[in-house]
Amino acid sequence: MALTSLLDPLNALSATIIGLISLITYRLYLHPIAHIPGPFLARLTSLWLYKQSYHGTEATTISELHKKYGPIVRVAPNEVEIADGTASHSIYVKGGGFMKADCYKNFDIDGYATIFSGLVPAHRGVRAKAVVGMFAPSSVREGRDVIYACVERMVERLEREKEKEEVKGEPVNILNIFRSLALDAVTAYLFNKPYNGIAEDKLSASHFVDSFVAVGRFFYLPNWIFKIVELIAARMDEGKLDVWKSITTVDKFTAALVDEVVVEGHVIGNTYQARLLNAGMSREETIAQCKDLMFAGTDSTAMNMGMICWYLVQCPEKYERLRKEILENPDTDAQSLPYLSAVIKEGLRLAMANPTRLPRVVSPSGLQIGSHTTIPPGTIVGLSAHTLHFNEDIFPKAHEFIPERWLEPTPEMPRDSIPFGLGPRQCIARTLATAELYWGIEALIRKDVLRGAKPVKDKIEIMEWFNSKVKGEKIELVWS
Ligand code: HEM
Repeated sequence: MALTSLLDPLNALSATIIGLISLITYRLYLHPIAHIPGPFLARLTSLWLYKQSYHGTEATTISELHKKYGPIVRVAPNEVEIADGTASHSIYVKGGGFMKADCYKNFDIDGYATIFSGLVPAHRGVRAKAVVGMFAPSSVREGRDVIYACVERMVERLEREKEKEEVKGEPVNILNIFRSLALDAVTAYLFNKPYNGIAEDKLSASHFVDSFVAVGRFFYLPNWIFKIVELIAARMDEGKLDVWKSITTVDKFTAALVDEVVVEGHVIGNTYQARLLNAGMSREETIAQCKDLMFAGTDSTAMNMGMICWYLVQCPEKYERLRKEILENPDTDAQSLPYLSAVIKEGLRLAMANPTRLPRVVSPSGLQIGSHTTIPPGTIVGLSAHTLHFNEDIFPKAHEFIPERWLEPTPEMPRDSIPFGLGPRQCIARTLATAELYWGIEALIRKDVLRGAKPVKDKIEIMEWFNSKVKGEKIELVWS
């Protein structure tokens, strides 16, 4: 009898309406973060955030919302973005920082939680501990020759492309060249096996990298929905054959580099893959962890280098100042040159390789922001490079390329410049990536390859995903 009445369509409809009204009332007025301001739709449903993320407008839209609502904005029923650098220590650093939010699982590779995507500190700790020594400043310095050889090949390639452009008039896509450099440097230094992308006209791993970048458009989806959506998106992708070829090439490369370090059942050498195998990771997981680096180590570095060059060619005075510093100090390590450092810091601030929030889950002790706002445990919180790096109070004329600002920085500038994230889960390869940028830019300027170059576009547009996608996948220069 009771079942019959429940199945009655009218009763089912009434129950649904009552359920919906209760949910709406709860989210708008009774939820533990109902006191935090934000747009009506975002307070009501996560769909608002999913839409911003998918369209690649999340960072800009939320930066605008901060102007309206203040430094703490509710961007989903249970999520908050904070535009206040004083909160960064509590979220990312203190006591090891809050845990990464569940959505990082969407970046798992072949079913494995990677050093990047893993949420549980103990799980990540074993893997990170095995390899972290390779990212220490002293190790990267020791690997300078290996990395510098990649830089030299990149400079030669750019010189050739420049000559070709002067004859044929076809713009040079520096993003493609810098992606090749970044991939070669990571694979040569960490895996002892260069991918040799610089020899390829169009980097064969590019579609592999792009497919990971595109995961960012679905970043916030619950993992089970993400898996379905990704499957459908992959099936519908018109370029799926190219993506498949690229992924297969990378699969073969990573499988070989793992298999090659196992000789008669013994792991040889001290490479990244050997260290993971020695730490007890399976062959399949080690392959996945290597692929993770080939994605993480390619796109962000290349985008930063591309943007730095794009800015420099538009600022002849800054270019000359930088070149003078480099030529006058031939024996000084690039990382000790003050103006070059300023150029790189400013490039990292503006490039927006990772523009959106780095979401974390507030721990059981809660989060206190200033003296007024308490954010309860379980809330997803985060800061974004976009809001912090473009904050006019900390970086006046925030959208302009002004390396000089870093020659005498205020205490707030380094605090609020977070291109590599913060705390124990900040970029594990920060030192390596920074070295690539220093050595790459130094070599390009010393060789004067960029002299006379002009950008094809006066604005580089991006999709603001976790790793931003440059629209058209090109940063182009012309000389003729
Ligand atoms: C300029 C270049 C780079 C930038 C701007 C950059 C940016 C970042 C950011 C923002 C994070 C933190 C993400 C978070 O908190 O959610 C991160 C993490 C990470 N990055 Fe990078 N990255 C760069 C280069 C690299 C390179 C070259 C590699 C590898 C060779 C790499 C590997 C990783 C890994 C494995 C993590 C996860 C660390 C962890 O969670 O423990 N990155 N990166």
